[in-house]
Amino acid sequence: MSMLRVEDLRVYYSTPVGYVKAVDGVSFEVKEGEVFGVAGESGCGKSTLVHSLILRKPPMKHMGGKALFKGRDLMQLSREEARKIQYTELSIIPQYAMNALNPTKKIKDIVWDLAREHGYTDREEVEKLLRERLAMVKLSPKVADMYPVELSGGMRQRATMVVSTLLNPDLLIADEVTSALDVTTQRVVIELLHYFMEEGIVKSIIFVTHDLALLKQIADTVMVMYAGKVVEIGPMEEVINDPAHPYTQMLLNSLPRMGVHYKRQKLHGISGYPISLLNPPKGCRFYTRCPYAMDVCPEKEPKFVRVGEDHYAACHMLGGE
Ligand SMILES: Nc1ncnc2c1ncn2[C@@H]1O[C@H](COP(=O)(O)OP(=O)(O)OP(=O)(O)O)[C@@H](O)[C@H]1O
Repeated sequence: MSMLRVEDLRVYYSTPVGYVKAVDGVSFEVKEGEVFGVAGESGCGKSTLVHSLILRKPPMKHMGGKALFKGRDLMQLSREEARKIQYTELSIIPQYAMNALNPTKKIKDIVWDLAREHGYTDREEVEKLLRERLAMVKLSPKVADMYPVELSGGMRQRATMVVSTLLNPDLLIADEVTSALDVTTQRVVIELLHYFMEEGIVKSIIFVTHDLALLKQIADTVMVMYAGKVVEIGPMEEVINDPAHPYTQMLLNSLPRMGVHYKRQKLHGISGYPISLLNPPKGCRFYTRCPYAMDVCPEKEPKFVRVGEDHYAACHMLGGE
């Protein structure tokens, strides 16, 4: 069953020198029960994509396309409607989760404000739920009476995850939630997300990261973005084991592997820089860095080609019309 279907979504930033085309014709579907990974280098539009689903503020502008969430187009919701479904149906754990909580309020007051805004009237009941959830993420119930600044970074991260999921959102969006964390804390966060799914607290997760190795541990499906476009999408295992797009191949080759001596063997980064999203080329956006670029690449945008079951990539090398 479909949880979210995004169709040809375009989200730009309006700047004095023109539009930054951060999300430019993106389509995908997140199914109920899956962890959907969004990967790509910094600046490719991952955050813009997920934030545009709920928190559009100028200079971010919806320029076209739909985002059908449980049948409703998120792009057409009023501020009021969007606020209503946030936390109860769709929730975002922000990129800087450790600092996302209001520092002037106790955790239990943050949670009560949020619950009240969504129609809850019994404070006792909400605080009981908070204590249960704190226990789930291995935090003491005393945390409810503490201010965010009294918590360590890892604890604050977990508290933010509790707050974001307290009202059982169907779709949870985790935007680079692990990037500022050490490996051990990263594992805790991944385990917690799995746990939220298993317990039925959330039904689907969109997990955004630049770290493909980490994504492998959690995602069922992966969508790889480059310069505002999707270049490849498919089952996680298959994309990792048999990447079809040169960009995905290079991203994977740039990951350090266990047991390889990098003093002797060079780690292959991706040379060059992403193109400007103010004036992207009309053809493939990766052609300036692609080792296989052909004459057609700067001229014509590649279409998606099916390379496996539910696995698609957009590259002229793969044929297509
Ligand atoms: N407020 C803004 N005004 C203009 N351009 C912006 C704004 N915010 C982001 N951008 C641009 O939009 C593009 C996409 O940025 P976005 O943050 O979505 O990428 P990202 O893949 O999430 O990267 P990161 O992980 O570093 O946040 C980038 O070129 C960025 O410079």
